[in-house]
Amino acid sequence: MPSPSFQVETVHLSQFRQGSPKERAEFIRVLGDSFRHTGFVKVAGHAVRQADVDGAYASARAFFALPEAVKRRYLVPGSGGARGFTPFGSEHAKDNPVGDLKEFWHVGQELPAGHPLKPAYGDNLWPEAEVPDFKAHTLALYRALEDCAGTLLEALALYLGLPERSLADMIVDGNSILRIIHYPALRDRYLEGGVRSSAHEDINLITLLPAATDSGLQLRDRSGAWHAVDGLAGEIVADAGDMLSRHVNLKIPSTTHRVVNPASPEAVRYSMPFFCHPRPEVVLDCPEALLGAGETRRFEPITAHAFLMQRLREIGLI
Ligand SMILES: O=C(O)CCC(=O)C(=O)O
Ligand SMILES: [Fe+2]
Repeated sequence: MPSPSFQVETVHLSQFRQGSPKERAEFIRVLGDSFRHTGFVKVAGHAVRQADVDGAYASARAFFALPEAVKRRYLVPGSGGARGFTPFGSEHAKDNPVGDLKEFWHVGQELPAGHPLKPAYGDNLWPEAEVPDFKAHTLALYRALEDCAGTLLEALALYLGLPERSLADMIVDGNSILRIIHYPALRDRYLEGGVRSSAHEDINLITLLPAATDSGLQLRDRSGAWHAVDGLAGEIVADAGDMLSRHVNLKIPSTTHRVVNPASPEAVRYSMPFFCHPRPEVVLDCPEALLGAGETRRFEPITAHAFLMQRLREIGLI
């Protein structure tokens, strides 16, 4: 039975940015409680422009419609798919040997020449010849989602009683990834036993999902029941990942979620999760101020980079 209190709340980000002190406090409370109880929250009233979301979806449609051989020109073997194209069926969840029924493209942090982290991140790839506006559209969305994530992390830090910028500062110039996913029609491409996105937890701090082009996203509550979580058009669904959960000593869960296969073999789906990562050297270690009386840390400190490598091996990307 689903637990009756299991409710992914919707918050209006403008209340945090421009609201009265009372509205701001209410925003922080509703956002924090929703994250704490469900690992998810829905965000309306944000500054991510629909034109940027639509532009990125248009570029995604154009790119994934290209012949497989052309798409594979943007595959970087041995790179863990950190940039560019990852073919259908490559990624699998930790506990599922069958690849997910999806192909995707990763846009990474785009830093100016000479930035000390540029060599570590490597360069983005762009399908300039085939989809000329792919770069402009996806980078605009990347920046807007990164900004939104910073604000959500400010509110979350305040909810937890931490300094306002303590979580948001971790992601400045962070190793964040915009993943542009195409789930083809099952009629066209299918792997026996495969699902669009098998049950998993996200690795990163938080994930922001502009509304997908179709339903299918579900999250699992503590009793094991699955709930559909579809943001309305224009809303962003946000969820907490393992890095955040670990950093806050499990005070916020990294909730298991999946994307189920559609009833219709014709249905195509696109989605664009933004995986918000710290800079590689940032240490995930529960702040003293978060530990209650007698509470001990459940995890050893680990850098964001070491944690990411450990998890990428588990899901078959490196
Ligand atoms: O496609 C979606 O809606 C979610 C995908 C997802 O959970 C992921 O890529 O981590
Ligand atoms: Fe996910």
